Amino acid sequence: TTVTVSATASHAIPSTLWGMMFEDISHSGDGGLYAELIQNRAFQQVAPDTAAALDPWVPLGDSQISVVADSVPLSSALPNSLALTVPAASATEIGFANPGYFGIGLVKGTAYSASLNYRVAAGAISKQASLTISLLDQNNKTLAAFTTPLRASGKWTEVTASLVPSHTPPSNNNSFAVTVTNARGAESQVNFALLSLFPPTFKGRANGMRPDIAETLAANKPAFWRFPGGNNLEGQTVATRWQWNNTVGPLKDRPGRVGDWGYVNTDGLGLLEYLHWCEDLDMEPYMAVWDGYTLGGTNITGAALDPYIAQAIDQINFVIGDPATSAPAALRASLGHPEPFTLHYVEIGNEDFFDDETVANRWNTIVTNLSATFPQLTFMATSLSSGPVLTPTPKVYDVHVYSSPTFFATNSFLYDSVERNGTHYFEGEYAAISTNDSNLFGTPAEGRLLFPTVASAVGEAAFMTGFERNADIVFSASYAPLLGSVNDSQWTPNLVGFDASNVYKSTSYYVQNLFANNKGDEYLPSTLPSNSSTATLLWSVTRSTANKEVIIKISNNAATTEEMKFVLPFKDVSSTGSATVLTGPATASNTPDAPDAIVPVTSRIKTGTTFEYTAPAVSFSVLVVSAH
Ligand SMILES: O=S(=O)(O)O[C@H]1C[C@H](O)[C@@H](O)[C@@H]1CO
Repeated sequence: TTVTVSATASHAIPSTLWGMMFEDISHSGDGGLYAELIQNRAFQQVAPDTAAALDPWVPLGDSQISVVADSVPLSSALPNSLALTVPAASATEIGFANPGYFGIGLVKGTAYSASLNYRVAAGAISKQASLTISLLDQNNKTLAAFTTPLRASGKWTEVTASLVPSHTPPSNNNSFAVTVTNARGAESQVNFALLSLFPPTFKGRANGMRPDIAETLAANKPAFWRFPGGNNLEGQTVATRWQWNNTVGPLKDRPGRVGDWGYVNTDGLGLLEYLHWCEDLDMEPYMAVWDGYTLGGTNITGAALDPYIAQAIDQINFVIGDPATSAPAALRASLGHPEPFTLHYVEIGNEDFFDDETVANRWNTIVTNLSATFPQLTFMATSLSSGPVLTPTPKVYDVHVYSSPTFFATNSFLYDSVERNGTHYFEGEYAAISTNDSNLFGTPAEGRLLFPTVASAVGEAAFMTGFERNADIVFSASYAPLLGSVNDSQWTPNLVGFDASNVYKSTSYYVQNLFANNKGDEYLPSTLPSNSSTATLLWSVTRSTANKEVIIKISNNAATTEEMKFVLPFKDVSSTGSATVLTGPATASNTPDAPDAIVPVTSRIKTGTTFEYTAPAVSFSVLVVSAH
């Protein structure tokens, strides 16, 4: 195959092209990127006096613990506490422990910030009572501990401690323990609320992100961050939708919510944390507002939407409003960020293509109001661009596609035939998730991928060359889902996996990394690949005008090598260039047992105004050659 490259760029590669879609799914937030190490730290959204309410807290020995609706709760947002019974007999040591989110990763010498709140009825226990917070390894050996008197003052008392493990434990099976000693007295109890353990966070942000996951994501230079969902925006009911105002301010004022992926969201990772995260990674937020439709099928239309539109206006004003004229903006200022954050795009709902009867009304009601209030913002539709017709006409549609590696390899020309009518497209969710085109969302036994494979990543790379070729109308694209716990997921495959102390970069992660780190800033047309339903060889050519480099991306989905010849239209072309290649057996993945099975390999290749390159079977190659 001979590829002749044009010297004249057809369009810019937008700086926003590659970014990340995030929602709390498969513990991507609570138990993942959000650095809190204690699972069920505040007994949010649980039924008191049930075993489930305690999960995963366990009593030490024969201690008695239960979750109670506290008669004097720590706050109205956190009505439940953990009650530790203090037996009348002089029990030596009583207490309870938390195993974290499928383990707690601990490292010798690292300072973990522990905190808890307790309350004991005045005078109810002896003055010799003391409280110990400790980190225990899998054999209940103490790695770090902090002891302080336990005061029966009748008032909520906060205890904070910096716990530094004396050595690194042999596994993640560690726990956070709270023990009470010498609490002799009549039968009584100690109530506990909001118990927390944080490692040092990314950039040292309070209430921040887990550094290893954060750095893994930062390495892909994401230009945007779509949040809070995805399904997790919507709620199964109107009452359980994501609400910005429940996710800001002191943690004790955040009630949490029943998330849409089968677990309670603490909402400790809330709107301000997302915005700080966007600033830390130099990303712009693609923020969604709820649009009157729930996963349970409820919809709200017309004037009944007014309170939800008001809430959306407040949400947006929290991000960009003027503290002098907007209470949510003044709240932002009081939380330390008087200046507005960057915001250009607001998404209206998520996948709003399940309720064609009311989507037009809801879009019109909401967007007419929001665009009048915020004329500087662009609103993204999440219904299908093929209909129903929406007014005002959407400037942007968020398009989602989950399919097979073969689909992605043979459909990279999807946008070539889209009418250039001023509409722009955000490919907000895409991934090859199964090898079974007739049952994509099935089980692994039916073809679903547990982890991305070489074939799925190379197929996605083919599809992504189409985004570069059509970047005049595709301004952003993001793989989904971004993050998933390897111990507890509701969706596979995920771009990045993790457990309590490891991060797992998938083959698809490396493809995203290679595209984002070799973007170029303009697209150079070249001989077009075959656009057939059996296409296997796809490529795109961009140029970095600053670096005076030509960047050639090649996705070879065939089981055989492809001999290619490139003809460059530049008079001064380096005689050598770099080739970074991701390849391996088509069904191979990076897994917790083989985390680096498939990694990109960079080598030097011979280049020139014309040069030949052999694309390995099932491979994604990025060739970079100096040329001008
Ligand atoms: O069950 S699905 O609708 O396919 O869920 C998908 C689409 C939705 O936007 C996102 O939350 C999820 C996986 O990323």
